[in-house]
Amino acid sequence: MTINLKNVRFQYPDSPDKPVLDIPSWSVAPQEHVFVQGPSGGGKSTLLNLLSGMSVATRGEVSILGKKLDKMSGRQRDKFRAAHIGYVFQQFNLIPYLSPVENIELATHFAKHGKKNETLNAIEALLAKLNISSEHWHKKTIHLSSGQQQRVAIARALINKPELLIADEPTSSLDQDNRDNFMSVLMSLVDENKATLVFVSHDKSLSQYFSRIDALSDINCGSEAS
Ligand SMILES: Nc1ncnc2c1ncn2[C@@H]1O[C@H](COP(=O)(O)OP(=O)(O)OP(=O)(O)O)[C@@H](O)[C@H]1O
Repeated sequence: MTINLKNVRFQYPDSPDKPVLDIPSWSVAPQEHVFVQGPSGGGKSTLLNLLSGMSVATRGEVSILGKKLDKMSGRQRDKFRAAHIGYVFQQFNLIPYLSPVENIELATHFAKHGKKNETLNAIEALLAKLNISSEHWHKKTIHLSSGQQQRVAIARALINKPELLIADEPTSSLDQDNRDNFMSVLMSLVDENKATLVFVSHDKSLSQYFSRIDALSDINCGSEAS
């Protein structure tokens, strides 16, 4: 299994009596594309933070690619994430005064692999595949449209060829056309990379792109969702 959760509970320190997540069991097989749908405030981002090791479960076991994140130190989780997990955030989280190429280079730097020239070639090939024309590659990212920035964010998430790609409401700031484009580019790159995809959104209409749809309320017995 790419993801295996067992008796996972998570609560924020300021509400110790109210778990945001209480998941008896949840797993995702290699190369599955899972859409996790749930209302705002239901705990979707909290779940993704556990899967990527940005947060640690209060209780229970979180295994990703056979490794128990709950047994790792913060530093080990950071290294594991850089090497194996790609993340596309709701608000892109690109550094606005760096260019697309520089933003993506940062991700390769943390994963520490490849020679600089090969890395640059791979970045440029990926940007071209994502239909970002070369005139934008070295401009400050802040000068790109939201659709272009979103595609740079996909490139950054995929440059290290992660086995697991996590996407948190990545289409929320896109119009219908850009949204459809984004979804088809994302799906074809995920397939090409043979990656497992966990995509969360409140927007049920996006479920058409997925073979597996899980309502967060079905997997989570936590107080906010039930
Ligand atoms: N850092 C935090 N400290 C305390 N409570 C938090 C924190 N982050 C989130 N919460 C609470 O945890 C619950 C779940 O939040 P989360 O962001 O995971 O939901 P979500 O489903 O991703 O929502 P949205 O779709 O609006 O992004 C909410 O009630 C929220 O107020």
